[in-house]
Amino acid sequence: MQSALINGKKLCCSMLLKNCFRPLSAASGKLTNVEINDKTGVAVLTMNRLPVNGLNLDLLRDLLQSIQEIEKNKCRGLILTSASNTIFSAGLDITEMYKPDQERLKQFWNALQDVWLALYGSAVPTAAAINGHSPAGGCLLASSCEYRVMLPKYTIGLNETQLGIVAPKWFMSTFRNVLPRRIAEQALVQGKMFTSDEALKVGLVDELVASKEEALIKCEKFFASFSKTDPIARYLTKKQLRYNDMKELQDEKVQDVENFVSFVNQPTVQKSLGFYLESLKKKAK
Ligand SMILES: CCCCCCCC/C=C\CC(=O)SCCNC(=O)CCNC(=O)[C@H](O)C(C)(C)COP(=O)(O)OP(=O)(O)OC[C@H]1O[C@@H](n2cnc3c(N)ncnc32)[C@H](O)[C@@H]1OP(=O)(O)O
Repeated sequence: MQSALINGKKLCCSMLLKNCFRPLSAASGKLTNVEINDKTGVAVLTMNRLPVNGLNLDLLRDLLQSIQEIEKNKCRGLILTSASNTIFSAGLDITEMYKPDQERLKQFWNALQDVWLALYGSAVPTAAAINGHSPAGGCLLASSCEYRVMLPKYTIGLNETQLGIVAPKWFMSTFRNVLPRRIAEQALVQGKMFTSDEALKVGLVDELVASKEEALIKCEKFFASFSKTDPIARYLTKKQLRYNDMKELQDEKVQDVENFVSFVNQPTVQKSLGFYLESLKKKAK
């Protein structure tokens, strides 16, 4: 059984985590679930679109609603995690981009923009408990948080160039907010997927832990580190540091949707996406 040392006392993790959670019903959609720890005021936002938490329009809308509810409830922290035991999120659901309905494609990208703006700019402190693989859009969500804890033997990264697609500027800014510029540039052009150990070494994640329970406890401890910090001063500092990245997207939101739609509709991009989807399905057989 896992245990943790908190305030000098050795406590069983399940003791810490059980019996003190209540669901935030307004925020629990079909594809996400939000539970608030009554003792700490921390919200755990769990993505629950199994098997791989592919970010489709519905999951993105649920995520946005959950983030907004957590903000409204003035929670002390938001921990983003997954209901799967092996996948944090497989990133964008490629079926939303392959042979797409054009109106839905716009809504899809708009929803992703809104989730990113809400999570990256959240007034509530944010952390990701990365309990599985986290490619592309999954890595974007985790990197938008202020702190990351990962379980071993998984992979994380922005692998877009390997799929024949180009990550938008705001994906890159998010990565550069976490990684030294040279490492971010190399990883982005290679479409590198980091192992958990590599991610820790370069600073893409802050800590590795053996279990999801431990990850949640580490995230709670991260939030507890702000106990002597004024919450408004904390938020305004974060906001200023992230201001340019967010402003760039806010100013170009419509153009960014148009760029995305025109990029995705290119025959060569459709061909790459089709091959990639096929390779994923063959792998599953
Ligand atoms: C100018 C502006 C331009 C903007 C351009 C666009 C920028 C786009 C930005 C971001 C892109 C993305 O996020 S693209 C998504 C990238 N994701 C990946 O490459 C991950 C792919 N998946 C995997 O590597 C693996 O599935 C996994 C490691 C996540 C899980 O492996 P596992 O073995 O556990 O599971 P399976 O591979 O068998 O998958 C199960 C099931 O899920 C389907 N699947 C997996 N990932 C996706 C996905 N991303 N989208 C849709 N479907 C996915 C997989 O095909 C299996 O389906 P079936 O059961 O039906 O076979």
